[in-house]
Amino acid sequence: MLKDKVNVFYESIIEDLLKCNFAICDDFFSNDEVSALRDNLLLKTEEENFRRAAIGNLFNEKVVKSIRGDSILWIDEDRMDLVEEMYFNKVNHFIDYLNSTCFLGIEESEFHYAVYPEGTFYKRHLDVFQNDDRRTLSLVFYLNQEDWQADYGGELALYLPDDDGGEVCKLIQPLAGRLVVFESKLLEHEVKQVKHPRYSITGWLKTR
Ligand SMILES: O=C(O)CCC(=O)C(=O)O
Ligand SMILES: [Fe+2]
Repeated sequence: MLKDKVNVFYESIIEDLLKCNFAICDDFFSNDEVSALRDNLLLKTEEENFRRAAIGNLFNEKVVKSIRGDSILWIDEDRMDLVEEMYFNKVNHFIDYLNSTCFLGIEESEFHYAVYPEGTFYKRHLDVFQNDDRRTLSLVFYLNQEDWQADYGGELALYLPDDDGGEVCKLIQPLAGRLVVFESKLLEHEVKQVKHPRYSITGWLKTR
């Protein structure tokens, strides 16, 4: 990618990240792309094996329902379908831009579909593991229906420092097509209890 070619769209995400450690972008994918991704997720919930999400990583994982209640399916970049290819084309383009403009040194990424059934949540946490701190940016793309209602709950709560050394909680609704990016090592966050099934693709950009 040419270094001098400024992408205004990406620049506004980067500017927010630098200023607030998080960014919200509502038009990373078109409506058609969002519904194709949602249909894909729904198909896979029937055909493939979503697993109860665990905490920790491969070496120390355990399923603890009182901490998180979502089910996930990792996306395998070597076995992608056409919709996932579209997804990765866009996301990898963004990663290349981040690397060439912000020198983040992102060398790996990992993404999974997530379904939060009614009544589930994910308690406050940080997206890094005790034995692995390579996760640099967390990305969440919401694949809910366009008529998602505020009383469905399921907000992403980001805990941010305020000017007086305290903290504020920013609640973000999981609206169809919304992308939230945040600093994995800095921002504690939680998923509030959902009152309606909640769909997303969550992923992490990692250094080596
Ligand atoms: O779905 C969300 O809004 C956030 C999910 C999350 O925090 C995680 O999977 O680590
Ligand atoms: Fe998280």
